[in-house]
Amino acid sequence: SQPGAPAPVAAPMRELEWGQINFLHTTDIHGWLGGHLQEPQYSADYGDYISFASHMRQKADEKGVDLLVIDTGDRIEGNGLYDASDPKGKYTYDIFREQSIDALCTGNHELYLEASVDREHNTTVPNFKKSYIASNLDYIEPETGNQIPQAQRYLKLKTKNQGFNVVALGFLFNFDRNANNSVVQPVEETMKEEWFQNAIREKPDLFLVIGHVGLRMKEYETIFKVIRDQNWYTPIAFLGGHAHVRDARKFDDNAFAIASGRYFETIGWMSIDGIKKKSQNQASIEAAVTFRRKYIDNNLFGLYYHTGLNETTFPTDHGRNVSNMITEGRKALKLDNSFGCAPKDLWMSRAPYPADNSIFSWLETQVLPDSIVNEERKNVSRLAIVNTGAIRFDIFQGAFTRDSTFLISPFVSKFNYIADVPYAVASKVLELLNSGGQVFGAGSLDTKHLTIPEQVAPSPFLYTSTAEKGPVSPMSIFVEDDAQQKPLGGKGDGGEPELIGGYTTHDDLGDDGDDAVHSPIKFYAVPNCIQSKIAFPPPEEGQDKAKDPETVDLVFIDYVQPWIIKALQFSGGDFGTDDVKVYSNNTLTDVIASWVKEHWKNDC
Ligand SMILES: Nc1ccn([C@@H]2O[C@H](COP(=O)(O)O)[C@@H](O)[C@H]2O)c(=O)n1
Repeated sequence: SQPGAPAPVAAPMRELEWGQINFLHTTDIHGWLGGHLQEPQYSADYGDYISFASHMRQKADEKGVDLLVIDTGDRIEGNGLYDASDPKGKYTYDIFREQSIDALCTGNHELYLEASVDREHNTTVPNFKKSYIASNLDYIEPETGNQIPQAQRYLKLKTKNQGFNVVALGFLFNFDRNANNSVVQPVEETMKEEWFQNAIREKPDLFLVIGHVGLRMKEYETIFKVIRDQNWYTPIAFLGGHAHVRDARKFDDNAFAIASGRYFETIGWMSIDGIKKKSQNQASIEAAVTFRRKYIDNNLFGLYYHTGLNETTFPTDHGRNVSNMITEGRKALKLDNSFGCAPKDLWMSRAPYPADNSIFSWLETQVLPDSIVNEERKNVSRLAIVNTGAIRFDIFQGAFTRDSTFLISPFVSKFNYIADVPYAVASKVLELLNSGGQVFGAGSLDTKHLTIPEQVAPSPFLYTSTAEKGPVSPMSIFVEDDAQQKPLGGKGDGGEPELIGGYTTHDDLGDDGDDAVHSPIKFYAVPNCIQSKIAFPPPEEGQDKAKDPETVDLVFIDYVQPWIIKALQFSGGDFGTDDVKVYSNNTLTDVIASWVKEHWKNDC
């Protein structure tokens, strides 16, 4: 782990159950290769993961079984180690390549900007030439304009110890906000391609579908059905991501999926037993396969536990070197430089909204009103709208560093505006964005793309309390376990160590998925967007209520522009993209950093 990272605290543990084929899975790492420096549960770094994978491979060899290491994309954006360098990722690509990965694919974050698409094509793809899979992603070569596959469409591999034949596919969900030098083919179209039709007729012992796809999204359902129609009994293992949650989904007795969280908090573990080896060209044979899963909290206590090693025996030279690369990168980027001191924790979804400890209330009532100003229009009343998905992480009480700014919001979106919008029209926009529905349709303008990833395609378990209260509206609490985060390492009344607050995952296999036994934390749903009213006229003398302005500037973070135009049109405003002008060239990251420097000046 990194210097200064808090030491993990002992927790009651559940064992990893090994099978014939076993997987270590990461997804949505978003640059957090240094681990979490303010959360002991997730404080192991990528060097530790390299040591861990090496020990687990050795264990697999000893047991005569196989271990495959998988990553399902969104490796970039969301941590200073990636975002603070120029060019972005100056350190992270070299660190990431140190892990030996058997199959990996692209996430949507690798595709938002042309520069990231180029870096992925010119760096990560060659770094993982044998294992990178791009079933539905093409790259446009800048020199020729030619559209070429980003990487091989699928992969055939034979496992080292058991000799199983595996056909592996690598998908991205039907993403359409990708930069122009990439082409994402909708999954449904890809499945009509000749190569895909050939791949699903290969008769392997196992299909492995890796993807930057939420387990509850329709894309995985579709892929499952097409493979299963052709192969009645062949086991299919899905490894997914994008939704930032721990989850497991059973498609049928022989097809199973896991998702392994976000931000390198989790190392996913899936094992499969009962796989039958096929003789050549043999069609599917009936199998009784057992899938098991665990969500490993990424900390040294757990990694020692699962390997049976300790502080002295666990780190490999390779792992140590990679930890040093991370330390050097963090130092060069001055990520620990303090901008101020956060007076309290501010939560994305661990607090209700609105609330004093909600990061969205803080933005709405303090940061945006103080910061969203254009000198030329400073006296014009304005509504400033930001989507909740633009905020990526919580703020912890204590030092607020250069790194924190990127953890909270890494995006390069700026602020645009439409001038002099009738208030009667502008005031309807927020509600439309938050209620969604038919105005926007179910395609790329679906308002779910405005909010935090956890809410985009939620598991049914997220909407049901442990008390079986049934589904609740998206604006209600979405996990209702009744316990607050406990102080770390305290003693309970019976002298037992108190459980640490953490994930208590419910999935299609039950509630024993987390490797460490936690006390549950409450999570609350958040709206799609928040809005600040800025420079509104005060009440006239003797009046309790102020009069609404006739017109306002409608200011918004540029990511939400397509939805804003649609909502204005629906509300009776005749506005289009030609009416949009730049309000401020500051990103939300800049806005938050400046506000913190000004208002949280104290040293911690
Ligand atoms: N410029 C951007 C890009 C994305 N978002 C938000 O992120 C969500 C996607 O995040 P994943 O980690 O799940 O890929 C997206 O739905 C937006 O809410 C943004 O705000 N600005």
